[in-house]
Amino acid sequence: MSVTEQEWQDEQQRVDRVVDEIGTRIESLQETVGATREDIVDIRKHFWDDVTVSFEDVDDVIETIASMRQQAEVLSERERRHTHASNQLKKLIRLEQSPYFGRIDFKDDSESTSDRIYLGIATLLNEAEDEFLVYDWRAPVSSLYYDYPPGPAHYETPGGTVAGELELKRQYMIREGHIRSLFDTGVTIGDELLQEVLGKQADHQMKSIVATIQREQNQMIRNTQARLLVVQGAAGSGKTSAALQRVAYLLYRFREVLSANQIVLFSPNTMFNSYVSTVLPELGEENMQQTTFVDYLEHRLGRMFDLEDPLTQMEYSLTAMQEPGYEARIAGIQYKATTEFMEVLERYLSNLGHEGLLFKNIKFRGEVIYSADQLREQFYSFQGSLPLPNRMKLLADWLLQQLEVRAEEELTKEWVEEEIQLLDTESYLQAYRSLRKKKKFTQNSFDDYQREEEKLAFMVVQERFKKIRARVRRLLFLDLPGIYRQLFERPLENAPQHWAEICAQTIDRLDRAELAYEDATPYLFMKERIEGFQTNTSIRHVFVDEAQDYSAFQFAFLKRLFPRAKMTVLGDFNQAIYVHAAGSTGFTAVSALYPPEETEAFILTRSYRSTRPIVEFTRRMIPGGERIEPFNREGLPPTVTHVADHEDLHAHILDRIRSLQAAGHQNIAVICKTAAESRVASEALNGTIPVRLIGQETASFENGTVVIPAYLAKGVEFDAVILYNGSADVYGRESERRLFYTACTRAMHELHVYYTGEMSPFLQQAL
Ligand SMILES: Nc1ncnc2c1ncn2[C@@H]1O[C@H](COP(=O)(O)OP(=O)(O)OP(=O)(O)O)[C@@H](O)[C@H]1O
Repeated sequence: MSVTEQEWQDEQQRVDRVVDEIGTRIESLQETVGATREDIVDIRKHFWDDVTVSFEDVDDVIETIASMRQQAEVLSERERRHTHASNQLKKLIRLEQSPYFGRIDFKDDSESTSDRIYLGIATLLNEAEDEFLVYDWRAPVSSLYYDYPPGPAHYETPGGTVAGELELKRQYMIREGHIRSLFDTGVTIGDELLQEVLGKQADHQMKSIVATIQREQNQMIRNTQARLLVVQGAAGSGKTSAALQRVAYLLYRFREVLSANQIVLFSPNTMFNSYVSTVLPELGEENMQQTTFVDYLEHRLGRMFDLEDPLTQMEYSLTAMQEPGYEARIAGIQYKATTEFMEVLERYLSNLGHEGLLFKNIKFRGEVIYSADQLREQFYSFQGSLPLPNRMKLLADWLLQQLEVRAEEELTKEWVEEEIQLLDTESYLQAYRSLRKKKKFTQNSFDDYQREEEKLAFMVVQERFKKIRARVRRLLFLDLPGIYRQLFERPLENAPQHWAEICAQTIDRLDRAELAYEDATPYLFMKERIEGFQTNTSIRHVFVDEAQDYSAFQFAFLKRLFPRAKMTVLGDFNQAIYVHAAGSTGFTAVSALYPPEETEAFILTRSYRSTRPIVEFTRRMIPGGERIEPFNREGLPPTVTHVADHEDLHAHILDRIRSLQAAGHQNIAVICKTAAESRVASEALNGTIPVRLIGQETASFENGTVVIPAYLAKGVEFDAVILYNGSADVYGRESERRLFYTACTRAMHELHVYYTGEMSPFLQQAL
C-alpha cells in the first residue's frame, strides 16, 4: 500500500526529531563517558595519595584499611558508571543510523484512543515527556507487529492478554537518518520489505532479520515454555537466523537473571561460528558462547587419544570406497550412532556392576604396590547395589588411605635417605623454616637434627606420593580403553552386518591410541557412566544447530551435561549428510529426550534464501520437497550444462565466474563434493582467476570467490553457486542425495550446475 507524500514528510520529520534527540543524548553521554574515564585514570594514578597508610598500631591499620576500601568503592562506582554510559552510547550510535523499522497503531479495547508504537532494536524513552520514542522489538507489545495483519489482534504480557485492534502496520527502511522506503502493509510482514532484504548481496557474515521476522519464526523466537524446542525447517527457512533472534529475545526477556555466558550454541564447525558471530552484537547484545561438539570431545578426550575429526570421517566416507574395510567402517559408523548400540552399551554397563571392570596396576618406584586384581577385588567387595560412580569413589578413598599407610612405611627406607643426600639447599631451608614456624625446635641439638631429618624424609616421600594420589583422585587406575575394547571382544546378539570386521577395526584403532569419531561419544558416555557425569549447571539454554547431524548418543549426552538447561534444537533431515544419520527421517531420538508435555515442535516450510526458480528446482531433489514453499522472489532459472571433460569443465566454470563477477556478485562459491575434489578444482582455476580454497582449517569466511567442499558449506550461503561436477559418477549413490541437495541450496540468486559424462540422477529429477 502506498503512503501519501504528506505522510512520508511527516514520518521523515519524526525521524529527524528522534535522530536529533539521539544526537543530543550522544553528546551528553560522550561527555559523561569522557569525564568518568578521566576520573578513573585519575583515581588509579593517585590511589595511594588519598589513602592514609600507617601500620603503626591497630587503630592505624583499621584506618588504613577503611580508607583503602573507601577509595576502592569510589573507583568501582566510577567504573560501573563508565560501563553503563558506554553501553548506552553504543546503543544510541546504533539507533542513530536507523532508529526504527516498524510502526503499529494499536487500540487497546479498554482505551478510547490508539497508541503509536515504533519498533527498533532498543528502547528509547523521552523522559521529559514520558514518551516511548522507540520500543524494543522484544517488548510484549511488539509481538503484534510480527503476528498480525491490521484487524483484531492480541498480545501476551506478564499481567495477562491484551486484546484490541491493529489499525495500521507500517514498515520503514531508514539509513543514515533518511527514510529510504516506507510502506503500509496488509499481510503479516510486507513482502516488499522482505523482497528488498532478500534481494541483496550475500555477506561473509550473517545479518539479523529483526525487521522482517515472520510469524512462524516469531512463535519459536518468543517461546519460553518448552523445555525442549525442536525446529524442523527447510533449507533457507531461517532456522539459524531465528535461533539467534531467540537468543537476543531471551537475553531481553530474562535480563535480570540470564546472561550471554549462560547460553551456548553448538555449531557444525568453527567457520560457522565466525559466520554467525556478528548477529548478536548487531542487535546490541553480547554473543553467547559458541562451540562445536567435536571441540568438547577433544577437550575431554584429546589427551588420551588421537581423536578423529568428523570432517575427516566425512571425507573418508566420500572418498575411500575402494579401500579395504570400507563397507565395515561405514556399517560401524551407522551402528554406533543407533539407540540399539546405546542399549547394548547400557546392558554392558549394568553387567560391569557385577564383573568385568578392568584396572591398571599401581606402581611405586617401578614396583607394583596394588595390582589390578587387588583393585578389582576391592571394587567388587563394595555393596553391589551402589551405582558404579559411587563405588569408584569408595575405591579411590580406600586407595588414598592405603597410600597414606604405605607412605608412612616408606619413611625409613634406604632410598629416602639417599634422596635426602641429594636434596638442594632450598629444600633444607624449607624444612628448617617449616619446623621453625611450627615451633618444633627445642634447644637440644641432637633432637633438632633428628626432627630435621624426619621432616626431610617426610617431604621426600610426600613428593613421590603426590603424583600417585593425584592420579588416584582422577581415577586413572581404571583401564577405560580396555573396558571399551572388551565390548568388541564379546559375542553380540542381533549383531549388525560386518560385526566381526567392525570389532577388529575398533580394537586395532584403540590399540594405536586412536579414537574414531563414531567411537568418541559412546566412549565418553561409558566413561561418564563409570566415573560419574561431569555436568555444567551454569548453562541455562543450549542451542544445537544442524541437529540432523547429531546421533541419539550425542543428544543423550548433551542432556546429561547441561541438566539445568532448556534446549533449542534446529535441523533439516534433508540435509543429514553424515553417514550415521543417513537413514533418519525425523527427530525421534531428540523428541524422546523429554516428555511430550515439555516438548514443542515447530515446522518451517517457507524458504527465504533462494529465488523461487532455485527453490522449485532444488526441492524436486528430495522426497516430500513439494511441501517446501518458495518465497516469492524472482530470478534467473538454474542452468545445467554438460561438458566434455575436465578441461572443458574448468573453461566453462572460469567463464561463469567472470560473468557472475561482472554482474556484481561478490560471493561466489564453486562447491565440490570433497576436499580432494576442491583441491583439484582450485588448482585448475587459480591459474586464471584467484579463488580461495576453503578447508577444514579455514577459520573464517571472507567476501570473494571460493572453492569449498559441500560439507563445509553447510549453514552458509552465497550469491551464486557453481556446482562443480554434478555427474552420476560423483553424485550417484542414494547416500549422496542429501549432500547434493545441501550444496545446491546454498545459492541465493544464481545456481549453475556442470557435469561430465552422465548427469546425476538427482539432477535428472530436478529438471
Ligand atoms: N524473516 C526473515 N527476514 C529476512 N531474511 C530472512 C528471514 N528468514 C530467513 N531469512 C534469510 O534467509 C537466509 C537463510 O536463513 P538461515 O541461514 O537462517 O536458514 P537455515 O534454515 O538455517 O538454512 P540452512 O538449513 O539451509 O542452513 C538468510 O539469508 C536469512 O537472512
